[in-house]
Amino acid sequence: MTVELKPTFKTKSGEPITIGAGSGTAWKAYKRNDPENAEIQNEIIDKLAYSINIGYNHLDTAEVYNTHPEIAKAVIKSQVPREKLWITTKYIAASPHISKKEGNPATFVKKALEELGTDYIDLLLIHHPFFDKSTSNITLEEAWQEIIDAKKAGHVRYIGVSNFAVEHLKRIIAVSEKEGKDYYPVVNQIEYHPYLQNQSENIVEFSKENGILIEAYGPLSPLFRIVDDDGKEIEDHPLKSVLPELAKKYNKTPAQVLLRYTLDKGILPITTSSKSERIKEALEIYDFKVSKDDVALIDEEGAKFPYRSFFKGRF
Ligand SMILES: NC(=O)C1=CN([C@@H]2O[C@H](COP(=O)(O)OP(=O)(O)OC[C@H]3O[C@@H](n4cnc5c(N)ncnc54)[C@H](OP(=O)(O)O)[C@@H]3O)[C@@H](O)[C@H]2O)C=CC1
Ligand SMILES: O=C1Nc2ccccc2C1=O
Repeated sequence: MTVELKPTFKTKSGEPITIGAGSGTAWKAYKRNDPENAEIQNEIIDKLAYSINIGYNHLDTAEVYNTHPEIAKAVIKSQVPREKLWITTKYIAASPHISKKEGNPATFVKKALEELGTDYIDLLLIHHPFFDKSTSNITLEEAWQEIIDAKKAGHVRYIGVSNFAVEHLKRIIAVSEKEGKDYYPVVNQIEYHPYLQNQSENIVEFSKENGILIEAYGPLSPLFRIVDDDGKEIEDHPLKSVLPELAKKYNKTPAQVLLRYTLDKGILPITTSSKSERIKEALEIYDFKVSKDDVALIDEEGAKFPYRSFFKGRF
């Protein structure tokens, strides 16, 4: 049971894209925290190749994850032709949180193509809109212009953003207006789950009205990421019992209900797991649908407990 997302994206060879297999989160931390892991990691390659071989055609990476080389090797290992896959990567502006960062989008694209072992990127995003004057030598508008130029040069098929609020979208749309219809943002990748139904005010509605597909990162957050300020798990929250009940009703798992709920809202989830059985489970959501009433129930219960995991204090 497929879902028509708006806009709908297809790989170069014409297949609609599946939910995304992420290479951030744990993999990002894994590569960053232990200097020994800075080298190419076979475990990541194996899990990504496995993802491709069981049917994911959509891989999500970013400059800061340091997982481009693993993506490149996973594609080769899978033996699936490049044009049957969709690869998203993200340029990030220098900020006080990043210890080492050089280059603008133009130099990033060149490096990303080499690291990914490909001659095109399907989707290039700006990772976040927080361009800090003290660390970044480029403004948001200048960065977006370079992203547009990368598309003009044929290095990139689609362009978009991540973690953008309405005010940020308006700023880049003003740049796109001078360039024509092919150069508008088509994706906004944001934290999205029942406990965060708008990462910032009105962002889902505004994105949809402007033909921008919302991609959800952290879609499974209600299942395992609900912690207090000390990092201690909060035991009691509204969906704690609702999700297992719905899972029973649909003969699915709570994770599958959450991912399918996301799709049924016209939003494309990106998920990650280091475990093969969970990677497989996450893809088995195309054979059922969460009813309108149950989507409304999850929305209603979720709205009672606003919770944000990423970019706290930024919105
Ligand atoms: N643009 C941005 O700013 C951001 C983008 N991203 C991108 O989105 C991707 C997905 O985001 P992410 O937050 O990982 O999304 P998820 O909500 O899928 O969370 C993934 C985490 O959930 C755990 N998990 C997976 N399946 C289950 C399950 N069935 N039950 C319980 N826990 C489960 C995984 O742990 P385990 O390995 O143990 O299974 C993993 O740590 C990232 O990899 C990255 O590519 C992520 C964050 C920010
Ligand atoms: O994967 C990611 N994990 C993160 C944690 C904080 C900010 C951005 C990200 C990612 O993109």
